[in-house]
Amino acid sequence: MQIWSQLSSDEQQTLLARPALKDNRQLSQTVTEIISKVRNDGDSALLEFSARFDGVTLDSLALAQSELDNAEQQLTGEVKAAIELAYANIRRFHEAQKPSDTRIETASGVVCELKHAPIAAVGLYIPGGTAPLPSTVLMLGVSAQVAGCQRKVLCTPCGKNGQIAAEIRYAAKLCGINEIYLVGGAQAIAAMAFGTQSIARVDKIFGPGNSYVTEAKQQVSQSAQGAAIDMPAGPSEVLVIADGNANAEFVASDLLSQAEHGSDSQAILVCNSAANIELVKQAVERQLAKLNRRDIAAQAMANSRYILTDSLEQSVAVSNRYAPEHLIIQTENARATLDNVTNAGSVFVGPWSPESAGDYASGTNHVLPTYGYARNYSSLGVMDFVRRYTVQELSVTGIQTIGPAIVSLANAEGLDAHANAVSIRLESLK
Ligand SMILES: NC(=O)c1ccc[n+]([C@@H]2O[C@H](COP(=O)([O-])OP(=O)(O)OC[C@H]3O[C@@H](n4cnc5c(N)ncnc54)[C@H](O)[C@@H]3O)[C@@H](O)[C@H]2O)c1
Ligand SMILES: N[C@H](CO)Cc1c[nH]c[nH+]1
Ligand SMILES: [Zn+2]
Repeated sequence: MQIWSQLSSDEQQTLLARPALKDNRQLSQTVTEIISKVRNDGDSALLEFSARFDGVTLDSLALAQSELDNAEQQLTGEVKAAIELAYANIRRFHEAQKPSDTRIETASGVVCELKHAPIAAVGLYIPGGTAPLPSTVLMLGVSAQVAGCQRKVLCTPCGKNGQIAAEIRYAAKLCGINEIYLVGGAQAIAAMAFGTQSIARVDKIFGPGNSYVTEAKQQVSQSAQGAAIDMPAGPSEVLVIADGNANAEFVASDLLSQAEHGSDSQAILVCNSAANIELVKQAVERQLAKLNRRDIAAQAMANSRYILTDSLEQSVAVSNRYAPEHLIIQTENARATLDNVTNAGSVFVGPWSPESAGDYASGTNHVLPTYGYARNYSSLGVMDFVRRYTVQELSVTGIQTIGPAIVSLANAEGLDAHANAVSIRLESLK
């Protein structure tokens, strides 16, 4: 196995390439057509797409209130308690993120304020094509609840029986979500962005989804009448930095826990010990054979990479270059390694911090930038559900203090109406 530093830059680039996203032109055209039909035909288009793509015939798009009320009784005590524990931890961590307003006097008589207001109407997309994801309801729902968003709309595709899983309904109820629609895919994104007879439009749309959902989010965010979105997303990914002493079984389990999400997921091991890479490979084969979703995980492992470096510093440099959605550090002194990490969506430090902890119950948010966007986007949190705005108030002393500078700057830009709006006030004080 060749060491990273001996590879050509093309070979390095190939090792860190993400799996190709679906053929973009075809996908983009399909999604444009779906959005346009929803804008023209509203609810009837949603029902038609649900029949075509999800194989369900629905009488109503809205979930009845009784379905929210009875969710709790349909859960086992164990699952209910697990949802409640996860909710409490996520809520605790997100309460701590609430921003505070700022008010300062920048010059004598000039007061500037930075204020925050919740985004009024938010749309939460919960994927449901392959498996119901109540954990994603908690991640989006708690953030919106803590931010204080007035209207929280949840869209998710229902199962073939026309039902939404009780776990999803109960998680939604805990988060104070009472507007739920049984619709998924690009059509759900279009409905939330532009509105239909049943679904009033929202201001911003959040949540992960497959390539149709992701493309629809991009398209509606580019339309002047559409909605803002949280972040661009791609298939899930994990990178593990391990050293020669890392527990190979633990490392293998972390690679596979991400690989089981989808065949386009990517799992990467960067390790400065060839012997440990061999042990991890063997552990992956053993554990893979026992998984329910072993076919999906095996396909994802085919996109995956084992990278040998000659030092821990080099391993960190490789990780920073890849900018993973999830970074797991299993090294002798994992805390010290963390200090050198610059690009990652969420970091899991030490052998007892599997990625599953952050996916479900530690309290951090599992909606994270993928596809290298960890370089310039943040993990989802309360701030994404909040709008920042500024306020200023000048007293007589204030306008006298900074007025002459404003007039000079306005004149320098040739904008005499701007200068006049200040001079007229200064003159009135003479
Ligand atoms: N990054 C994260 O935080 C995170 C979390 C959970 C899941 N995920 C990702 O979310 C995705 C979930 O995907 P999913 O498919 O299970 O659920 P989904 O809800 O995203 O998509 C299902 C919908 O896709 C639409 N669809 C299916 N086939 C179609 C076609 N041929 N043409 C047009 N529309 C079609 C249908 O309307 C269906 O309702 C996975 O890629 C997973 O990795 C990401
Ligand atoms: N790992 C996913 C984000 O990439 C989130 C998730 C939901 N359920 C389990 N995992
Ligand atoms: Zn996961």
